[in-house]
Amino acid sequence: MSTSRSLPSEPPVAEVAGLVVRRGGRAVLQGLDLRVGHGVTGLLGPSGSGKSTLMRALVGSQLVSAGTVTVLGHPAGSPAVRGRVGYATQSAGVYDDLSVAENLGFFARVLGVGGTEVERVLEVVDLAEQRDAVVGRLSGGQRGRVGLAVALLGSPGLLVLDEPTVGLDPVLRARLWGRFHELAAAGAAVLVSSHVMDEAERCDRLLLVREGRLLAEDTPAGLRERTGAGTVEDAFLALVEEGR
Ligand SMILES: Nc1ncnc2c1ncn2[C@@H]1O[C@H](COP(=O)(O)OP(=O)(O)OP(=O)(O)O)[C@@H](O)[C@H]1O
Repeated sequence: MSTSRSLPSEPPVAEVAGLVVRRGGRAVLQGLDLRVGHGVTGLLGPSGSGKSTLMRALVGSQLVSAGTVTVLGHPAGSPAVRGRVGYATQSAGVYDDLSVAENLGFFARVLGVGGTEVERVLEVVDLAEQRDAVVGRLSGGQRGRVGLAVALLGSPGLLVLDEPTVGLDPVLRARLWGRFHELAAAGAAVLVSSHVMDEAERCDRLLLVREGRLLAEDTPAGLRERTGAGTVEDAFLALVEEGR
C-alpha cells in the first residue's frame, strides 16, 4: 500500500484558489480550492464532475472566470512553466500518419529535448517494440500510451494525466501505475484522473470532486477512516450523503 508523500509543510507543486470555470453558460467548477503535492495524486469523481476541466486549467488551456491557478510557483500556462508540465488527454494529440518514434522525435524537437529522451519514454510506456508502427494502426490503448509518452518527454515537474489507464487490460494498468510511482519517486508530481474508484487505492493522496466542487482531500486510508467505510468508493458515497 502507498503512503502519503506530500507533507503539509512542503510547498505545493500546484495550487488552485477560488477557481470558477464556466462552460456552455454553466459553472462547471464552482470555486475550487486545492493543492497538488509530490507523489501520485488521484483526481476522482463521477463522469462530468469537472476533472478534465480542472486539468485543463492546470496546464493553462482553460479559460477561467475567477480564481488563480499556480503551477511550480508561476501562473498556469505562463512561459515560465512551458515544457515543465506534461499533459496527456484521453484523445491523445498525436499524428496518426506518423510512426510512434516519428511522433516522439517531432515533439522532442518542439520541446528542445535530446533524442535519447525518445528511447527512454518508449521504454516507460512499454512501446519500444511498436516504435516503427504507424500510430493510426495502433489499438486505442496503445495510441493513448503514445500520448502519455509525449507527456513524459523532458521529465516535467508536474504530470497531468487525464484517464491514462482507460481501456487498458489489468496487467498493463498495474504496470502503468507502477510507472507513475517510479516517476513520482524520481521527483515528479503526478496527477492522475479516473472515474474508476478502485484505482484510488493506488494513489498517495486523493482529491474527490463532485459537481464542480471538492468533496474531500485526503489519503485513501484517511478517507476510509474518516467515514468508517471499507473502500474509497463507499467513503465517496458516505461523503455525498453527509453533504446532502
Ligand atoms: N466544450 C464544452 N462546452 C460546454 N460544456 C462542456 C464542454 N466540455 C465539458 N462541458 C461540461 O462541463 C462539465 C465538466 O466536464 P469535464 O469534462 O470536466 O468532466 P469530467 O469529470 O472530466 O468527466 P469524464 O470523467 O466523463 O471525462 C460537464 O457537465 C460537461 O458537460
